[in-house]
Amino acid sequence: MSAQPFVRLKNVTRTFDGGGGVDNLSIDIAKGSFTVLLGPSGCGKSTTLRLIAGLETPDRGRIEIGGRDVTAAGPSERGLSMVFQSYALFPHLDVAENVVFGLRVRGVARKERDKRLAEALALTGLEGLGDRKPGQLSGGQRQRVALARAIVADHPLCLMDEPLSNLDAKLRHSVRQEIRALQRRLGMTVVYVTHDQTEAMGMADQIVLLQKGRVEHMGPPAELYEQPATAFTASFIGSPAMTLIPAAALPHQFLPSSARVSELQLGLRAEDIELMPEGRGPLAATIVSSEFLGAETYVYLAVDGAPPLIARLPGRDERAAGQRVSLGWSPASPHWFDRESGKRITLSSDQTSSELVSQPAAV
Ligand SMILES: Nc1ncnc2c1ncn2[C@@H]1O[C@H](COP(=O)(O)OP(=O)(O)OP(=O)(O)O)[C@@H](O)[C@H]1O
Repeated sequence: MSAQPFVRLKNVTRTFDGGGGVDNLSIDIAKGSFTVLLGPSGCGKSTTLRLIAGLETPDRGRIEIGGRDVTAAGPSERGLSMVFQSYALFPHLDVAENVVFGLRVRGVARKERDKRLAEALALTGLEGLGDRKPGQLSGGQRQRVALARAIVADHPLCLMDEPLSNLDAKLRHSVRQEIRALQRRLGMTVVYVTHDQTEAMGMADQIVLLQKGRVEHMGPPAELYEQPATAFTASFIGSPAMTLIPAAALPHQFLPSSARVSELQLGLRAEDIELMPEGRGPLAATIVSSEFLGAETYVYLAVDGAPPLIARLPGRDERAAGQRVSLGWSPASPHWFDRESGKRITLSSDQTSSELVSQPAAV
């Protein structure tokens, strides 16, 4: 990230009478980057976006855009465009009129309007549809009109609030790639809200994961996946979710040597789990069922004295339901968290038991 962020929230708090809102948020967003605000319903994503847009005013803190303090500035003074889940198109205006509506209001001359309209329609694949009404378009096309309207405004910052949630899964995937390609091509700074971690992982340069109005973890997608700062981050990012196992459920010899066992929990990703012959690894389990998905197999396991988990094995796995197995993992793969605070605990290599090394073997 460059020294001077393009958007900066500094200790921003906005609370509501009935509870909720955001609490002491500090977020830096680099120019030309794609930042995703991610988190479960009610965590404060839309409130954060609305604060950046100027549709909400902070109780405390400061918001800067392009190095300028905009904390008290109205939405139209901030130089940004917005794309909403609902598209927010005028039903009685055709596509072209919808796209250039804002330019008309701003008094941009007709020749310039027409030029930008043609460019925006071409960029969003809407050529030839300029005279259709929104009611004559598919959901994907309507969302492209909303995108074209944001592009035509030619603002350096674009805010998007769950723009794909009205589209079916297949269309969501292709429009998501279109949005990312457009953002790169135009060099726009985008702040994008979603509750879908796959969307966030696939699109973001930076993810801001929120929980209960606070930043849980902020960083590139790979960092959230590989080095989650908290147990919440670990279980929110990735599918299937990481399994968290109380350390007390593990045999003593498989625990870190420093262990204050009752205070630790172990996080295991499905792809880090290996199945071994019974009696060989730290955890005993029974295969409940398997799902063959082509490139991989999900094996559902009931674990003795610990929560159930899913192992994700490459290719096809022939083991049958009911079979007893041992579970192992490489010493590099487990994540340790403090049970109380949920914070990640980094153990030095001599604190991890060498016996955690799994012994490769077919069952
Ligand atoms: N104008 C408001 N008045 C009162 N409470 C509000 C208002 N706006 C948001 N809240 C509350 O603040 C919290 C965060 O809301 P917000 O809409 O930012 O969440 P979100 O993460 O975008 O959720 P979702 O994914 O469900 O849209 C919620 O508890 C919500 O009820």
